[in-house]
Amino acid sequence: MGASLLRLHFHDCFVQGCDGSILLDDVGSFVGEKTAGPNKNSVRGYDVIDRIKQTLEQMCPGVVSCADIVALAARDSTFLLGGPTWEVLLGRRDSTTTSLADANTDLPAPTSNLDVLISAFAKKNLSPRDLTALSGAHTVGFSQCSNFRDHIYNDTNIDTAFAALRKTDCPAAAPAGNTNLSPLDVETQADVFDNAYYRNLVARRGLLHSDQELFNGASQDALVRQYGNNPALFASDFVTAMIKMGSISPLTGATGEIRLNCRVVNG
Ligand code: HEM
Ligand SMILES: [Ca+2]
Ligand SMILES: [Ca+2]
Repeated sequence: MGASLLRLHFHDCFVQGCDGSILLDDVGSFVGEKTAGPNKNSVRGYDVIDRIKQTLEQMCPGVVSCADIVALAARDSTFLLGGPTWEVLLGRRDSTTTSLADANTDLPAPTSNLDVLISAFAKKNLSPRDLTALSGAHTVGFSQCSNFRDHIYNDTNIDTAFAALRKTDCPAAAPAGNTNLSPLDVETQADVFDNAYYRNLVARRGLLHSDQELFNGASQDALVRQYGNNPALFASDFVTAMIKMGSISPLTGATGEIRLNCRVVNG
């Protein structure tokens, strides 16, 4: 669940900023972001956020936004999985709107090439270095076969033994095995937050096409090697980038609201 909560913060911040927009349910004519391609049948953890919110509303009603809860849960998840910690800037307020269209355009696809990834992050004022550091989040969690099938069957920039291993859980012909899960980090599995992700990339054992794009004979290769060799450098750049990502377009002052229920705007 820690991995899922970390991802939830990313998918919130890249759509309208870190404003809890991803948490809003589709109700009547209200359309949320949960059915967007990158979110549907993939993002989870909404129930965990609900439970944190319920406890907070009992202890301190109307004060802590859903967007801040997601930011704190991402930080605490990273730490509990063995990663670094940091001080989370607080005071984000919650949106009263969502954008399904932005969720479909602004969240990068696993089929993206490096130039597409760099521009998707640049659109959020995040640098190529931030992209490479934040992608280290793929040291934890899983991916469904449908998101990496093309990479293991059709790409050439992949270790053949690794491709063969992943093919055992991800049959060539869709839709067979589409929802089968494999760990994003083959070296240290799914529940240890470390820098093994980058050594995997150097060994051409990135699970997603987009992962391997960071080590593909281009601009990020040297940084990937450095992060793989220097866990302290990765930890410090990851923290810097998470704070930057967590600061995308916050609603402050009189904008937005403090939602009472993270799934619906206040009545
Ligand atoms: C660089 C562009 C990125 C792409 C293309 C991408 C794509 C993906 C995909 C396709 C999955 C698997 C989803 C599934 O199969 O259901 C995934 C999982 C994950 N992503 Fe990313 N991601 C990116 C960046 C990030 C960033 C910046 C973070 C956080 C800082 C992040 C955190 C995670 C985590 C933790 C998981 C595992 C989730 C779980 O096990 O529930 N990703 N990502
Ligand atoms: Ca958002
Ligand atoms: Ca790991």
